[in-house]
Amino acid sequence: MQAYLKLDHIDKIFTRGSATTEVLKDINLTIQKGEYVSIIGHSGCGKSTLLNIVAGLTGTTNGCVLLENREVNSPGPDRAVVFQNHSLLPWLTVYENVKLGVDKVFAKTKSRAERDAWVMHNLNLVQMAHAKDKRPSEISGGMKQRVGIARALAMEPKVLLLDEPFGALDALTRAHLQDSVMALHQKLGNTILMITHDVDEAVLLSDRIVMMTNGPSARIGEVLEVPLVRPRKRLELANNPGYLKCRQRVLEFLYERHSFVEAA
Ligand SMILES: Nc1ncnc2c1ncn2[C@@H]1O[C@H](COP(=O)(O)OP(=O)(O)OP(=O)(O)O)[C@@H](O)[C@H]1O
Repeated sequence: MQAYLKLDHIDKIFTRGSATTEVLKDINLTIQKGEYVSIIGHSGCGKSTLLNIVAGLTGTTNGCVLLENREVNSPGPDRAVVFQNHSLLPWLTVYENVKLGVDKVFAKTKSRAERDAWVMHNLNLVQMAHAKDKRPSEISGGMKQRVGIARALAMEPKVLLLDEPFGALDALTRAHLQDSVMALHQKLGNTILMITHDVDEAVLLSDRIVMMTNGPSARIGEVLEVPLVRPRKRLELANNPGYLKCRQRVLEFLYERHSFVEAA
């Protein structure tokens, strides 16, 4: 498989004083350009730590992340992150929040008019152009996530990193936004690495699902291919045998082979 993004023998140990915790152990994963890969695992197994390592926000203890064969170990616009709770600046408008990133990345390569058009293009992609002059406090949670996605897409990242992007939303908004992200992936062909707790979300959106064992020293336990044709329609998939088989496989992994035991 051609490696676009490669996680190469990654270990992560956190140290506080004399206490050490090995969170991740020998994580190896190769992601192709345009692939949608989800990481699923029980709470605390190290999913966010892994995403933060890819984002360059956390260092590895051993191993490295390679993007197009180049090691990346600090944050960069080639890996844009969308977090569970939007991270929009409250004093800026929707337009200005997206513009901030665009100005940073394209200051030298796009004119002011081109940057303006690019901001609006990305707000249009997520159906938020109508709210361009609103501030984050004036729009709903789902709308904030849309703006966060527009801001990330506008930086034209090589990889889009989604850390439970729908986790804080109600079920209906969540479904709408999942459909939007699927449509954007279909249209733009982004390479996406997403963390989720939600089995249905993982199966609906992903080309592959990476299942992590419980921590400490979490590893990749299994990687499941999701061979469902795109575009995918949630209602049609509800009774699709292929969909149900993938769902069952992930549930078995999480609840039989690696069931979660809450620490006392
Ligand atoms: N900066 C840190 N220092 C020490 N330990 C940390 C640090 N960050 C995370 N951890 C520990 O690493 C482990 C994995 O945390 P992480 O947030 O990556 O898990 P997760 O799978 O994303 O959890 P959740 O699904 O609940 O968000 C936890 O035990 C956590 O306490």
